[in-house]
Amino acid sequence: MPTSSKLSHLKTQSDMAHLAVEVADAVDVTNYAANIAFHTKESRNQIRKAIRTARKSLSETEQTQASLSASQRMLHALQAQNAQHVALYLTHDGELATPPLIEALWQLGIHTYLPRLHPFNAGQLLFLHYSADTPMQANQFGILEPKLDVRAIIPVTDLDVVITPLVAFDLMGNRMGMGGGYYDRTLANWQLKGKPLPMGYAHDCQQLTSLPCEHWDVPLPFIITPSRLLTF
Ligand SMILES: Nc1nc2c(c(=O)[nH]1)N(C=O)[C@@H](CNc1ccc(C(=O)N[C@@H](CCC(=O)O)C(=O)O)cc1)CN2
Ligand SMILES: Nc1ncnc2c1ncn2[C@@H]1O[C@H](COP(=O)(O)OP(=O)(O)OP(=O)(O)O)[C@@H](O)[C@H]1O
Repeated sequence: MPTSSKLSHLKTQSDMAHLAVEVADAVDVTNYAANIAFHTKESRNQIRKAIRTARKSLSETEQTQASLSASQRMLHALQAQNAQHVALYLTHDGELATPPLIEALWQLGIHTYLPRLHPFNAGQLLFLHYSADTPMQANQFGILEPKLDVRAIIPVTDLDVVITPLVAFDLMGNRMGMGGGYYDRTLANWQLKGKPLPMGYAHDCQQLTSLPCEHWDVPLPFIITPSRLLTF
């Protein structure tokens, strides 16, 4: 074999060796990333389970007291924002109860809206006006939501505030929900317009020092609990 061809053969072998190392590294990195993703998902699910149990174990008296205290604090915060169109949620699975807040908002003439699962776009929410006589139905999770009525739909960017349910939050304003990504999708672009302002609403026992986060998680600028207003 002529020298040049030998060299080119050697060069190819060396390239192959480098390529092999690179491929192995890439596979390792992929496995490593997959492992981290798996462990993050597992630890997020464990946190969800523990906190859902903790909030469900509050007594009825504690739940009532908590919802009254939190609603006062939330009302002040909403009035400070001059919020006129406010989305909130109907209590599910031990979440901080919203009835006292809803009643107070109705008394003040502030428009209230509830989420409903989008009929066609999986993972998306629609927000519909909510009053005492809104026809309601249970969704696939057993949560009451307004029946679909196109006249009652409000575009998300017309809402002033979205009071978000959550499972856990941390001391940096990170939020973890039920795991559907509904609020993350709804709020993904809120900072572009500055609207709607997301405000977390939760029991004090839902607070952790630090949560494992994902890039799609939308941090909350405000979180209100029965004992505190946290701003970030
Ligand atoms: N009150 C309230 N309304 C809300 C929400 C919420 O967190 N709270 N959502 C916030 O996104 C949306 C609904 N998302 C939800 C996602 C999962 C489950 C849930 O219970 N999952 C069960 C599994 C049920 C199943 O797979 O069929 C579970 O995790 O045990 C509930 C609501 C819209 N409405
Ligand atoms: N902006 C987004 N666009 C597309 N997919 C998203 C977005 N945000 C979240 N998801 C997807 O939703 C799934 C659930 O996300 P995650 O576990 O963070 O939900 P969650 O915050 O607990 O739920 P929720 O927001 O409904 O309360 C993830 O698989 C994620 O990829």
